[in-house]
Formats: sequence, C-alpha cells, structure tokens
Amino acid sequence: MTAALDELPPLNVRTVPLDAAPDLIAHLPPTAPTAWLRGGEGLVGWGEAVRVELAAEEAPRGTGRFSTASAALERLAAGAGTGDAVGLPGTGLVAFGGFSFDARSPGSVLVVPRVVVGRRWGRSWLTTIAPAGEPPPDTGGAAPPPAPVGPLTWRTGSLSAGAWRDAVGAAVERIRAGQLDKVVMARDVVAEARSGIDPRTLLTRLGRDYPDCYTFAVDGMVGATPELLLRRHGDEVASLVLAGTRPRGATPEEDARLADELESSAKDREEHRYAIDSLRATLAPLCATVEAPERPGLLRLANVQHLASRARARLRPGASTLDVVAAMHPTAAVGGTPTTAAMELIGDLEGMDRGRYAGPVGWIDGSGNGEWAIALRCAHVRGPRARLFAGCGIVAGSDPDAEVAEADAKLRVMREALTD
Ligand SMILES: C=C(O[C@@H]1C=C(C(=O)O)C=C[C@H]1O)C(=O)O
Repeated sequence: MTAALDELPPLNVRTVPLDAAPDLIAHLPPTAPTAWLRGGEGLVGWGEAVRVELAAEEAPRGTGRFSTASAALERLAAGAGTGDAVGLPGTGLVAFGGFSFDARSPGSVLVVPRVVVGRRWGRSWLTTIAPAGEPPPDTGGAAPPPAPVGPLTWRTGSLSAGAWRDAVGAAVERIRAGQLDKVVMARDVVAEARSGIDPRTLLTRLGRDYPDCYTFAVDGMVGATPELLLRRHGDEVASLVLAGTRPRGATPEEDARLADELESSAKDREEHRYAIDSLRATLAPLCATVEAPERPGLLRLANVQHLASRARARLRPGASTLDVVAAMHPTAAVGGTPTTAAMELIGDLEGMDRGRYAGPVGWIDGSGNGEWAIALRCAHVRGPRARLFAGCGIVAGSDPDAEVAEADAKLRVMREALTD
C-alpha cells in the first residue's frame, strides 16, 4: 500500500531464525524483487507492506525527502508489534530506499517488504511484516529460476557519446575559467529486450562478477556499487570514499603500471582529496570523531581500479541515520566541488534527469542500523527496458576522450549483466 505520513498502518513484524543458510537470490520472485547483497550475505525482500513515495522538492539540494523518510520510519517503528528472535542489524522492521540525485526529481521511495530473508555474520533469518489485522504474508513456495535476458537493442541515451564528450570539454573549460574545482559528468544508454527483464538474472551475474561491491535491487534500480556512503551499527559509522579511476590492465604488468600511474597522478589525487575533504566537513558536526587515512589505497574491481579511502566515525547521540545520509549527499564523488556550482553545471550540461542514479540507495532497520551506498554501476530496469548510467569526475586536467573511455568501462558492469 502507498501511504501518506499520517496514514501509516501499525505493523506486525516477526523475525525467526533459519537453520539452513539460504540461497538468497533463489528465494526471490521475478517481479519487483528487493535485494542488498555482498559476499553471500545481506537481505532480500518481496511484496510491499508499506510504500512511502517521497515528493520532489523545489531546491536541488533539498533534504525534505530524507526527513520525511526518517519520520515515516520512526512512526512505523514506534507502531510496530515486533517479535524478533534474532536481534541483529537488519532483523525486525526493515525498509529499503532509493533517493533521487537532485531533490527536484521525482521517484524517491521507501519500501517495507512483506517478507525479508537475511543472512549476516553466518546467521540467517526470516522476517514477515503485515499491516495489523491482515494475515501474515505467504513466505512463498519455490520461485521459478531466473530467466535469460534474450537479445537486446541498444539505443543512444540523452546524449550521444560525441555530444557527451563535448559536454565534458565544456565542463573542463568552465573549471579552467575558475568557476568550480570539480564536477562529475554522467551519461546514460538504453537497452531494450524483447520481454520483461528478470532482475534476479542481473543480481546473480553482478554478485558473481563484483563480489566486493554491494549488489542491489530497490524499486527497479539494479546495480553493483563499490561506493559505501555509510554503514551504521549502533553509533559506529563507516564509509568508503572512491575517486580517481583507471581501467584494469590486460596483463599483470599493464595492471600494475596503471595502478602506479593512478597512485602517483596529481590529477587523480586532487580529485580524491576533494571527496575526502567533503566527507570530513560533512561528518564533523554530526560525529564525535572522524578518522580517514592520509593517503588513499587501491580498490581493484573487475572493470576498473579506484583510489579508495576507508573512513570511520562515531555518531553523536540523537543523529538519525537518514539525516546523516542527507548531509552526505551529494558527495564530491558524484556532484563536485563546490557542490552548488557543480549541481548547476550538471543541470546545464548533462542534458538528462539522473533520477535515482548517483543518489543514496540502501536499507535501514527499526533501530537505525543500516547500509547506504551511492547508486552507481546501475540501471533503472522497467519491463523490457534498462536505462544504464555512468559518470566521471572532471577536474582542470581532464581529457574528454579519456573520460568517454572511463564512462564506457563503468557502463560495462551493467552491459555485461544484461548480456546472456
Ligand atoms: C560517478 C561514478 O563513479 C564515481 C566517480 C569516480 C571517478 O571519477 O574516478 C570513481 C568512483 C565513483 O565515485 C559512476 O560510476 O557512475
């Protein structure tokens, strides 16, 4: 049911342990599955006990959709009758959410599934959630196996590769003219299948090819993102900041050369520094401590390698998880520096609505524990159509042709997941 804030139903929530380790994707039905997976653990869900659609806002950096989601979750948690026999992050009441990149775009949503199957730290559980007065949901029989995608037709998205290259060139000029330091420019491409795309097929391939990423499906956004915005357990917060990218090499020698080049590149270190500085500045007022390394390390994925920094922080009492997510978004990794100038330039040059691409995606439980990532390396999948997105950080030293190649490397994640 789609509910307004003052009509949220009381929920009956029950979590029981499962003895056997479930194959999480195998539990999912083909339509509207919800998933958050990494390394064989995570959460999957289906059905909708409650759906809260979060209205578009007037200002590009509005945070109303996060505070409405936070208030909705608080009310649901306060009104829920819960029997939780497991008591881990992700048991009991759980909501999945996806937020638009730009607050003016519609589509932000919070969904509480009817059934959630989870696995964490080697323990597994089943949660059922039903509006009070309704019978508990059917926890499902055997789901049909994931279906192949079939032949695809590829179409140009909002801008052709050539037009996007020119837009990147224009962004470089604005940066060189001193209007801003960094902007992340993104593009989209569209794939059309002959029949409805089964998101479970994509989830299976993404989990296999990108085991270090968070594989997700939330209300039609499907992808495998490496970029953890925030993991919260109690008052502890962790974040993984990525900025600065090279492709993987075809041989170990070429791979090592590209990694060396990335780690010693002044342009990439500058791009990375903007992202770390913005993280520190955002977390400082909300956290008692923030720790981030002086020098980034390297994160190697199947398609690209990134400069990566793992940050840790301790939240001050009273800080709500979604308020912290709101404060962090958009990071310099997906917006730019300074943020407002970057958002304006994105609006001027990108020629598309990003929707929920590059917005926060994740889950939160009734106690505020949760994991939120930036929706990257993903597509909006609806029926037979998938709209894929990828973006690149642009600074004064960026070469538009290299950025076209980098966007292609990032699009590869979903291109391959869609290819039988
Ligand atoms: C914007 C994307 O990726 C971001 C941009 C990066 C870069 O420019 O080096 C690296 C990782 C991400 O923070 C994307 O994948 O679409």
